[in-house]
Amino acid sequence: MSTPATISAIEIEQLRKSYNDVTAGDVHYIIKDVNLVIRGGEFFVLLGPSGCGKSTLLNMVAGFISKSSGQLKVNASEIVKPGKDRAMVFQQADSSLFPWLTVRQNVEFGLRMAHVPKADRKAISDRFIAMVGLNGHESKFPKELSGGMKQRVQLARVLANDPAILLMDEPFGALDAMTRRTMQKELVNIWRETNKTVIFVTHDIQEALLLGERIGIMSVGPSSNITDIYDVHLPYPRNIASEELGALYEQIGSHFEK
Ligand SMILES: Nc1ncnc2c1ncn2[C@@H]1O[C@H](COP(=O)(O)OP(=O)(O)OP(=O)(O)O)[C@@H](O)[C@H]1O
Repeated sequence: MSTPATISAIEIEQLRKSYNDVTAGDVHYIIKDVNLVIRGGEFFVLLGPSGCGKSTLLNMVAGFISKSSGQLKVNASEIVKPGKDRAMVFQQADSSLFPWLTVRQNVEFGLRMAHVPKADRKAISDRFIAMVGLNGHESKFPKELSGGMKQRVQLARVLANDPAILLMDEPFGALDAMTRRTMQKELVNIWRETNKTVIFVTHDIQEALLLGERIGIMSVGPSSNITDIYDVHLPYPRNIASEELGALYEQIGSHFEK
């Protein structure tokens, strides 16, 4: 069973963000004049050095913070606040899971809030708990889970709410290398099965190459923007040791050499 594809494109035009008063004289922009169009169903990776403004951009798309100027649209509507069409997966699952709820209750939380009937909730949580490989752990509490398992619960919970757009802010950054690799593979499978639009933030070039259909390079801040976009026309699952990815790794890496 696959979720019907929801075509949801994101359009960003001349987007700027400053945390100081833009009407004052000496404005310090975190990001400046970002232009980007993301197609519905696309897996887009935002790659850039620490502090360049990746999370700031993602948080604006989520509707968590406001822009200073420019255009920011989802499905042709200006983004002014968070919406059910967009959901964020954070780096630290701990801060997003409810410790007093079991895995299943955490996954079903949004569905309960939306008054989805119990039998439907169960069917949906069964599907996504299985999808993220947590069968048999439904009754456990977050404190009984490893970091990777908690991150899976967070992902299952977001997927259960069926947003068209997944916003992922270094979701695997805190995981060990092996768990991270598994999660990357599973995310690609889930994305292909559910047809979600994904914006995935990372500062890891390898991760970007394993995941992205396109990779947007953000420049060092302040006044950061997307300076280059790479199309990665390679099938999944990708082999990081392949010649093509090796060449792209070198090319992309050269953007960050001082
Ligand atoms: N609320 C805020 N007020 C003022 N400055 C902020 C605020 N939030 C972020 N910044 C600044 O904006 C810049 C970009 O931060 P952001 O978290 O978006 O970067 P990032 O690329 O996601 O970094 P990292 O990869 O380290 O998470 C940084 O210089 C940060 O200090």
